[in-house]
Amino acid sequence: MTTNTYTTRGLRKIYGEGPAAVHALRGVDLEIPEGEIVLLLGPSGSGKSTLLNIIGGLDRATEGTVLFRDRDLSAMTDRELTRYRRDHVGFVFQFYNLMPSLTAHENVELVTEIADSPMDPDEALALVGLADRADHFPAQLSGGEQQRVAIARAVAKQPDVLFCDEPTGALDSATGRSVLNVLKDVNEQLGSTVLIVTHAAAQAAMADRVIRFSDGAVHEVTVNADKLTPEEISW
Ligand SMILES: Nc1ncnc2c1ncn2[C@@H]1O[C@H](COP(=O)(O)OP(=O)(O)OP(=O)(O)O)[C@@H](O)[C@H]1O
Repeated sequence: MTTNTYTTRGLRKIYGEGPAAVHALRGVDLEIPEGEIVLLLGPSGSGKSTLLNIIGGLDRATEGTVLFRDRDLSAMTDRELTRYRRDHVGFVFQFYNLMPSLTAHENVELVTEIADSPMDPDEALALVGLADRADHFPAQLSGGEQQRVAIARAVAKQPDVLFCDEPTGALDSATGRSVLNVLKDVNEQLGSTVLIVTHAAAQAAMADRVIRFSDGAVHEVTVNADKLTPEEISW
């Protein structure tokens, strides 16, 4: 039986109050099965990052529930939510957020020092194809390589879920494809559920499931019977 990594019910998020209130999520019901690559697509402002932040435990919904497996994130204390993030979730952002004064190895090590059962930083860097660049500083690496270090850092704690907000947004499509390949490897080799927010609709072909957002609600969910590899797509 397939279990869900996430199940949301009636999820609403309102930023601000009164006439200035923004309804970012307007009642989202979703299932995200364990071990899938899931793409979130939708126009700017449709609520994708808001959803990612809530199920990633960075923010709270105004109303509704989010289950991580059988645990209700909406009922957790701040301390429990921090622990959930630390133990289960890895984040990759558009602009890498690496520490410029630390080498690739040291950037990854920052995370492995506080994780429960981390990978060796060298193993994480090997997984993203950067074993030979471990002693390089971010400024000595290309954008795609920096993003791969950011992915190594996120996966080094062996997260159950990897959240990627526009991971290829700052990259040309060839470099972006190599980053998507790394995400696919992480999904296959670690079994992590991978959630990717993107504007690049063509990337949908490499996902198991595509969730299209519109105006704070799920507009359409499609399941790909046949996936393409990142090499087979362009955007
Ligand atoms: N902290 C905030 N305070 C007020 N409004 C916010 C805040 N964060 C997001 N919003 C608003 O909520 C709505 C949804 O934003 P969100 O960032 O989730 O959309 P998105 O689909 O991720 O957009 P993009 O593709 O441009 O990143 C937008 O109208 C946005 O302006």
